[in-house]
This record gives sequence, structure tokens and C-alpha cells, in this order.
Amino acid sequence: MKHIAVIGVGYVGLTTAACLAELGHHVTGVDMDEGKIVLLRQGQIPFIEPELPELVERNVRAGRLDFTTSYQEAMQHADMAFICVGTPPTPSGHADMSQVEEAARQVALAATQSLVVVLKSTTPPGGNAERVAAILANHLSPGIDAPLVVNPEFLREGSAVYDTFHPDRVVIGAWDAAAAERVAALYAPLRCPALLTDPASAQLTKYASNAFLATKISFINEISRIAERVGANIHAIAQGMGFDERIGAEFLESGLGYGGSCFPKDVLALSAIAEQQGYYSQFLHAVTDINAGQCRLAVEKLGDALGGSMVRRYAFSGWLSNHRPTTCASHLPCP
Ligand SMILES: NC(=O)c1ccc[n+]([C@@H]2O[C@H](COP(=O)([O-])OP(=O)(O)OC[C@H]3O[C@@H](n4cnc5c(N)ncnc54)[C@H](O)[C@@H]3O)[C@@H](O)[C@H]2O)c1
Ligand SMILES: O=c1ccn([C@@H]2O[C@H](COP(=O)(O)OP(=O)(O)O[C@H]3O[C@H](CO)[C@@H](O)[C@H](O)[C@H]3O)[C@@H](O)[C@H]2O)c(=O)[nH]1
Repeated sequence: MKHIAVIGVGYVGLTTAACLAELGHHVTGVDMDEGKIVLLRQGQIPFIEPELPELVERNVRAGRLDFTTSYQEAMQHADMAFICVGTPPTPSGHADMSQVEEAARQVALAATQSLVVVLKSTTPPGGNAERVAAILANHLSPGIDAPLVVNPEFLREGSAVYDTFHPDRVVIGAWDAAAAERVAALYAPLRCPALLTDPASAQLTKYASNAFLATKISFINEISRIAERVGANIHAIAQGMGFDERIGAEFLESGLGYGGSCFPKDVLALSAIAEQQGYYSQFLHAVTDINAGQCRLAVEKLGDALGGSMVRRYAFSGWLSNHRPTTCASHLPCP
């Protein structure tokens, strides 16, 4: 049994905290958002996620899971700290690392014993892991070590608990082999392949995975435009392609394009990572452009079907808000 601090109890952090507690560890979730911690202490989950309320309740009741706003409290006996804070996009598309850097600083200041720091947030390669490791080293008390392990998360909103207990793989990137092994041991009960690699490769694996899935979606949407012009059925085409195991049936559903909290930001961030290194990725820009065009197309079609003036932002902004963030809102004509 390990003592684990989970920093940031949003989608990823709360799911990680509850699942690690279910595996028998003692987990303390810490968040700077006091309102969120108050809700969690009252047994309420701040967002809708199947299976999570029951999992949180069971583990709180068993004394394996608690929540606090205090890093000191969370770090008191921690052998491991999982950083699960947000990395939202900046206007230039780069991932904003400020939450991660502040979390690392607070973890190091509050650490009372050596521990492994696990970076679960999606963070770009190209110096960020090195910067986080330096922040840790600069703020730890003398005699305390905190090796950094990059361990990106692949869960989907809506099946977060299932995905956490049934991962296709875990990716563990570290400079310190012993720290990597300690993280791998934590996942051993899940019986999935574990890739042990360096931090930059682990970071890029996460972006490449999301960009590949986004590419499949943009690809099928591109084919749907051609299909429409030749009178072919895109659903039949996707099914026919999907039977080929080398292609796979998943993420071939054409529609409004990809949205959600990760694909749009992560494809943009990967383009930005490449550009920062002096490489313009025409390919990734095409994936983003096709996606944006798909929403425009849908809005235009709706306009044609309803008669242009009928399409008003208020007419279906309510419908869109029932879905996760999409890029479509920006294509709706204003009333
Ligand atoms: N949501 C997903 O489906 C998903 C899946 C895989 C990876 N990710 C990645 O995981 C990371 C977290 O995503 P999320 O969706 O859980 O974000 P989120 O916004 O739901 O949660 C982040 C939490 O961190 C807290 N926080 C911010 N700064 C803090 C600090 N200094 N100390 C303590 N708490 C702090 C916030 O208050 C918030 O509750 C991101 O990098 C994201 O890209 C998300
Ligand atoms: O065939 C498809 C499949 C998905 N989508 C859209 O793609 C977006 C993303 O869907 P999904 O992957 O189911 O949800 P997310 O919760 O955004 O999860 C993605 O983003 C997470 C954050 O990085 C990753 O951890 C997950 O592995 C990755 O699937 C949504 O807008 C879907 O409507 C399509 O348009 N066509």
C-alpha cells in the first residue's frame, strides 16, 4: 500500500485518485479550488462521469480516499505525487504549463520525504519535463529526492473509470529507471502492456496518439465530402474500411468533426511543438482545417435546409451545450 497525493481533482485527477484507492492505496486528492473540495467532502462529484460517484463513495467510506486544499496535509506521508492539473491552450496553441509548474513547486515545498513525482497532465516535449524536474529540485528541502516520471493519461470522458481499469497500455517516461519501475509496479494489477521509455518519447506518444485519432476523423470527413459528390454512402464506406484490421473500425464516424476537451487543443499544441523546433507540419494543419471546415459545412447545410434566416445561434446553441466543447459554436451565425 502506498500513500499517494493526487494534485488537481478534475476529470483525470479524481478518476486517478479513486481508481488508485480502489487498488488499495491511501490517496489524498488536493485541489486549489475550494468549492470543488467542499463538494467532494460532501460526497458530490463536480461533473458527470459514470461509475465515479460509487467508486469515490466506497473508497472514502473505507478510509482510503480523502480530499483537501492543503498540500502539507496531502504530502505528509506521500511516497508518490501525481500531477493532474490542466494544460489549456494559449492563444498561440502552445500548452500553458503554468498550472503544472505551480503544482510542482508546491509539491516540492510540502514534501517531507523522498518520493516519485508522476506527471499525468498532457505536456509538450522539448524542455518542459526538464523544467518541471528543475522546479522540483530547486524547491525540495536538502536530503529529499523527487525523481520525475512522465505518465500520460489516455482515458476518455464518459468512460474514464472503465478506461483507467482497462488501459490498452501505460506509457512511462523517466530518466531514473528505479522510479519508472515503481510507477510500473503500481499499474501491474491492470495487466496491460507497459512501455518504459524516456520523458520526451512518453510526452510525444500522448500527442501522437491523439493526433492520429483526430486524423482518422478528419480523414473520414474528407472522404465524406468526396462520397457526397459521387453519390456514395459514407457509413457503408467507413464500415467497409473498418473491416480491415490494419485500418480498424474505430474513429471512422463522420459528422461535425472532433471536439471535446483534448483533440482540438492537442493537435494545435503538436503543431506548435513542431513549429517551435523550426518545422511546419502541413499535415497537422490540414487535420485542423478539415475539422473546422466540417462544422462550417454542417451549419451551411442546416441553413440551406431551414432557410438561412432560420439558423440562429439561440436555435441550437442549447443543443450544442449539451455536448462537450466543439469548434462549431464559432461557425454559428449570430442572431
Ligand atoms: N479530460 C480528459 O479527458 C483528459 C484525458 C487525458 C489527459 N488529459 C489531460 O490531463 C490534464 C488534466 O485534465 P482535466 O480534464 O482533468 O482538467 P480539469 O480542468 O478537469 O482539472 C484540473 C484541476 O486542477 C486544479 N488545479 C489547477 N492548478 C492547481 C494547483 N496548482 N494545485 C492544485 N490544483 C490545481 C483545478 O482546480 C482543476 O480542478 C490536462 O493536461 C489534460 O490535457 C485530460
Ligand atoms: O469516429 C469518431 C470518434 C470520435 N469523434 C469525435 O471526437 C471527439 C473525441 O471523442 P472521444 O475520443 O470519444 O473523447 P475524449 O474524451 O475527447 O477522449 C480523447 O481525448 C482524451 C484526452 O487526451 C484522450 O485521453 C482519449 O484517449 C481520446 O479518445 C468527440 O468530439 C467525438 O464526437 C468523431 O467525430 N468521430
